[in-house]
Amino acid sequence: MKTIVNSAQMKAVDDYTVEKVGIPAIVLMERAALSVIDEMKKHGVTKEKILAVCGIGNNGADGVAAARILYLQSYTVAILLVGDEDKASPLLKQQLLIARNLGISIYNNIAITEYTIIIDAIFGIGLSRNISGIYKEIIEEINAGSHTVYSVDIPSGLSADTAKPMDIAIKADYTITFGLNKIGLILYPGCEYAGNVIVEEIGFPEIAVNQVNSPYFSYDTNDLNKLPKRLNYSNKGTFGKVLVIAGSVNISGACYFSAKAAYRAGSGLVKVMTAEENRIIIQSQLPEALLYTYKSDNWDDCTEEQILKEIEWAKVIVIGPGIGMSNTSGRLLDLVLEHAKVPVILDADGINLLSEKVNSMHNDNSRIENIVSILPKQTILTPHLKELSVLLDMPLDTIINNLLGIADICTCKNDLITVLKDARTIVANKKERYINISGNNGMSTGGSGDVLTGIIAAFIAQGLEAKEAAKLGVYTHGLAGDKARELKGSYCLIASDIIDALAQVLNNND
Ligand SMILES: NC(=O)C1=CN([C@@H]2O[C@H](COP(=O)(O)OP(=O)(O)OC[C@H]3O[C@@H](n4cnc5c(N)ncnc54)[C@H](OP(=O)(O)O)[C@@H]3O)[C@@H](O)[C@H]2O)[C@@H](O)CC1
Ligand SMILES: [K+]
Repeated sequence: MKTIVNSAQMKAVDDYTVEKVGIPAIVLMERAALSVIDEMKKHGVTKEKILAVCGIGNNGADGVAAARILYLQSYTVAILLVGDEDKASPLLKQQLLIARNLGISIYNNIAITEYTIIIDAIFGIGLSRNISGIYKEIIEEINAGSHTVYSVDIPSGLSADTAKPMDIAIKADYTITFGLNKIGLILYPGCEYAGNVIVEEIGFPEIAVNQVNSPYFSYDTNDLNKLPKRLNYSNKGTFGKVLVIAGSVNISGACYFSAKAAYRAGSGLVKVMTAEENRIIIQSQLPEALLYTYKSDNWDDCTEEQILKEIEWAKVIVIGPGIGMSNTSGRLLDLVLEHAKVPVILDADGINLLSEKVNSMHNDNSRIENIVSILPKQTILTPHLKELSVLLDMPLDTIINNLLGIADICTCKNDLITVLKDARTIVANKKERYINISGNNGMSTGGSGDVLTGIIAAFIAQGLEAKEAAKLGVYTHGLAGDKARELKGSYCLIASDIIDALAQVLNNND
């Protein structure tokens, strides 16, 4: 698990380290500068002309320190200082003094095009307003050139909090960020400005990181250890029963993908509940699945009784993929919402049907309170942003522009587990904000979301808590997508490839 921070949290880590722990800021700065240089050397920087473009805060001071170390190692390096030196931070003044004592060239104006490598140290996490004037001109000039750009801590101009440029931002090839990853380097569009992000440990102690208690984090492959171990003494019941209520007339793929992914991710038994018309398809494509089919046009008390039995049978229920918006689907959803006592993963048309139900509610509660009031405990909602916009009755743009704020609205005051599906999916539950960094654009393909529901369900069936299954499911789904892309490429990748690649991700856990 990797903690992620915004600028205020990073500043709090900085302050605690310097003021409470007593590590001098200039020591951290020296390590920061050395880590930038290490990274440059890894990428073969040798005889090129290097320009450190430095602002007047401590980010600029990092840049001056890096230039000085390079100079002492006989690199050809100069410093371009942008901004009013009289207003320089104390650490920058100190770094400039050292650089001047050594005879390093410090300019206020220079032809940037003469340099092939740029160290971007104009602004770091202290950026506080939109960029304009000389700063804007220089960023434009750097972006228009063909230099290799190493950004110090964060590309100058990018907000560490929102991942948006504050009018303009440097487009870096590499960003060397210190101590902890920043929200601005992970979410879009920030991650596209940052290029390759390298998180460098420069000596912030754990106690300083822990005291900020950031809700943001991501997973790496070590977190796959959280998956329940497979018991040797077991039978198919040991690994849980997944009920997939999905598909409708002419839509069979959704239940197939969800159910197959649930099996491949380790469930003991998977039952598909779908329209009678899908019987033969499921029986022939996925003979491992148990099957209950209903006749959409002949729904009677017996049907309802049987459906209640199936709901009772399940340890976890997926409902929604491909069920359509018919009355039958609405009745299925009602039965699940009223009777399920196990975690429910509500996806796709299940969410659209929920939106309709909420639209018809008339009371003084807030919309999110109305939504939560009709969901069983431990519901996992897995909307993509358009579905979320309908569910919350909020413009899509508002959601796209403030994903973390929307996550707060969905979950701060309730138990809901919301999986906000996007290029960087966020799993929100109470104050936890898991930001997923696995996956790729090849996964934007039909059936991919159905596969996700199956994986999450399988993890719950095997004993994971719903909120853990949601995070680990999203991460695993992305990892499988990444493996699938290695084989098929992002153009050719289809949902079945993600299911097939699960073996490569999960078998390391055996
Ligand atoms: N402390 C530590 O222990 C360590 C810190 N480290 C490094 O310090 C960096 C943070 O340094 P920082 O806090 O000095 O902020 P920084 O990003 O340099 O910018 C502040 C300056 O920019 C100015 N300014 C802001 N916005 C502006 C705008 N739009 N247009 C124009 N000006 C604008 C602002 O002016 P003001 O708002 O005060 O008028 C101020 O002068 C961090 O990212 C890391 O690189 C590392 O060495 C590790 C140890
Ligand atoms: K920077």
